[in-house]
Amino acid sequence: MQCFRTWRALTLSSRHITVWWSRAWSSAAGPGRLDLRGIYPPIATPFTASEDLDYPKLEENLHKYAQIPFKGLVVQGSNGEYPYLSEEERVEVVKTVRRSLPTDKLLMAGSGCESTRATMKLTERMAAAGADTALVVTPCFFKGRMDSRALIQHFIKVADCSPVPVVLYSVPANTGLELPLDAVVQLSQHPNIIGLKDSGGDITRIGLIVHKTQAQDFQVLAGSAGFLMAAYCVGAVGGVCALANVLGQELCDLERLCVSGCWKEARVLQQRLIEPNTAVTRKLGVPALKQAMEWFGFHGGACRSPLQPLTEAETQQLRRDFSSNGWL
Ligand SMILES: O=C(O)C(=O)C[C@H](O)C(=O)O
Repeated sequence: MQCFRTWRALTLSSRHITVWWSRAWSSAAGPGRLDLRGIYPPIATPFTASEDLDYPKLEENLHKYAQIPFKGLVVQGSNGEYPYLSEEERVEVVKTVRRSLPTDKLLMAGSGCESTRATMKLTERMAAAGADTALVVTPCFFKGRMDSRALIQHFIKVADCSPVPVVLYSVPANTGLELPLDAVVQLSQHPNIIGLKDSGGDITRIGLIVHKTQAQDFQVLAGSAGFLMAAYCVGAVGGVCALANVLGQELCDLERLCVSGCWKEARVLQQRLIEPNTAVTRKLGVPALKQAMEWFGFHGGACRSPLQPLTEAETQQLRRDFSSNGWL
C-alpha cells in the first residue's frame, strides 16, 4: 500500500493531477474516487491489409466517437484484440488515443498480462502513456490454479504499485474463469481498486457485488450491452459495451433513460439491442463487431490472424440481427 501511495505522489504528471482531481469527486463515486459513471466503448483496433496497426483509421474512429456523449474509452478491452498486440503496440495505441481524446473523457487502458510482474510493468507504462485508470483482466492460462488466493494476491500487487486506480475485469467468455465473488469483495477494500467491469452477465451476481461492496463505494460496470438496463436496476453505474463501437449514441440514450428512471422507454430500447449485441459478442465475436462498424460508418476492417473474417452466411446472419431490430 505504501508503494502505491509513494508511486502516486512521485509519478503523477501535472496533467494527471489536474484532470484526475477534477473528475474525482462525485456523489456516487465517493470522495477521492475516480467517477466511472457512464458508457464506454471498448474500442476496436484497426489493421491494414498486412495486419499492421492502422493509426490514421484509428484516429478517424476517435474523431467520430468524440461526437458521442461517452464517459470515456476503453483501450484494449477484449475487442481491442489486446492478446494479439505486442507490448510496444499496446502502449503506442494508448498514447495515440490520449493525444486525440478530450481531457474531460476518461481513458481506461487494458494492462492485464499473464504474469503479475508483467502486469505491474505494463500498468505503469499505461499510466505514463496517459491512462486515467487501468483495466486489469484475470490471468487465465493456468486457470486451474487461478483461485481466489492467486487472484487476490495478483490484483493487490498490481494495485499497490499502480500510479492510477485499477478496475478489475472479469470476462469468463474469453478467459474461461470468473473472478470469484469473495475475491471481488476483498479486493474492493483496496484503496486503489475502484471498480469492476463484469462481462459475465449474471445479474444476481452483479446485484450481490453492488450490495456487498456498498461500504467501499465500489463501482460496477456492466461488461456488455445485453444486460445494461438490468445492471442499472441492481446498482451498476455504467457499461463497457462492445456494441457502443457501433450504436454508441443509442447506448448513451439507454444510460440516460435508466439514470432518469424512464424504465418503460428504456425497456423498449434495451430489447432492440439484445440481438445485435449477442451477434457482435458471444455469437460471432470481434470479426462481427468490425463488420458492423463498417456498416455504420466506422473503420473496423479485418482482425489479426488467427481471427478470420465472417463467412457469407455469418455476414447475412449479422445483418439480420441488426435489421430485424430496426438498426439497418
Ligand atoms: O471488449 C471488451 O472489453 C468488452 O467488454 C466487450 C464485452 O465483452 C461485451 O460483451 O460487450
